[in-house]
Amino acid sequence: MTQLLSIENVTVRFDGLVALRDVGLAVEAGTVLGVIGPNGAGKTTLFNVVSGFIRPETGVIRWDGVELRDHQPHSLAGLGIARTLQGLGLFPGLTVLENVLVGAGRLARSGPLSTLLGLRRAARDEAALRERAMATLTELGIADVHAAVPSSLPYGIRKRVALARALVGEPRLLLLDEPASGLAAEEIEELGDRIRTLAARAAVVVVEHNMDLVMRICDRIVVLDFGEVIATGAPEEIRSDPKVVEAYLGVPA
Ligand SMILES: Nc1ncnc2c1ncn2[C@@H]1O[C@H](COP(=O)(O)OP(=O)(O)OP(=O)(O)O)[C@@H](O)[C@H]1O
Repeated sequence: MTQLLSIENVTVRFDGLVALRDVGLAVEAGTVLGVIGPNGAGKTTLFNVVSGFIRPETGVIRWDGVELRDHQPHSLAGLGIARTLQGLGLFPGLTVLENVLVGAGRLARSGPLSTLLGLRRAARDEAALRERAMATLTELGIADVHAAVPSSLPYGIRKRVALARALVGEPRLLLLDEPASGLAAEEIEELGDRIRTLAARAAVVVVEHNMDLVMRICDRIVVLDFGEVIATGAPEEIRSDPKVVEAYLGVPA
């Protein structure tokens, strides 16, 4: 198995508070890794480290075997990493299709840049991108709403738009921050199937509070508590780990 992303000894401190202490994990191609833990355990901070929003005080992040030193959020797509946010982060003034095109990072070409690049080439690029964006929307079953603005759509559909935006760049690693939050039971069921399907072409790291979903879709799970990894393993190992039970219930198992 190829280790696509690995993190070793990552420590992040906010003033006095240690948000991550000596954290390590690895994600292999073709797999789904779950990151769970009580509120404030450091899950979002971990995503922010991988995304280049936060520089850790210590530690190494390796992408495809190469150490990432000064990566920035805007260089993620180029690396082949995409992320969905806890909030949806959709642009309210853009249509669904335009929001997805922003994910492809090339919408600017239809602006003044197209004049510089040569109108014909830009038009060709634009057409190809639109086709890719529409194909992604079709895959997620929401092509029919491509011309709508997000605010006119139910929350579950908007979440799919956010996922389409992350997928359109054909990432090799997908970071999903609470993908099930706000969804109805049958939507969560469908989401689980979709994530499993996606894992065939992109490794997935998912931060999620819905334990049923996590247990169902993850190959491995990392449990954080107060910024430390207290357990790593397959779902059945995690489920019966006394340290994990204690972290969640607050009493020794
Ligand atoms: N920018 C920041 N400045 C100061 N403290 C922060 C900052 N970001 C996070 N923290 C703190 O770091 C700790 C870890 O937060 P983080 O958001 O990563 O946890 P989490 O596991 O994602 O929580 P949740 O499940 O509630 O989203 C918390 O104590 C939080 O208050």
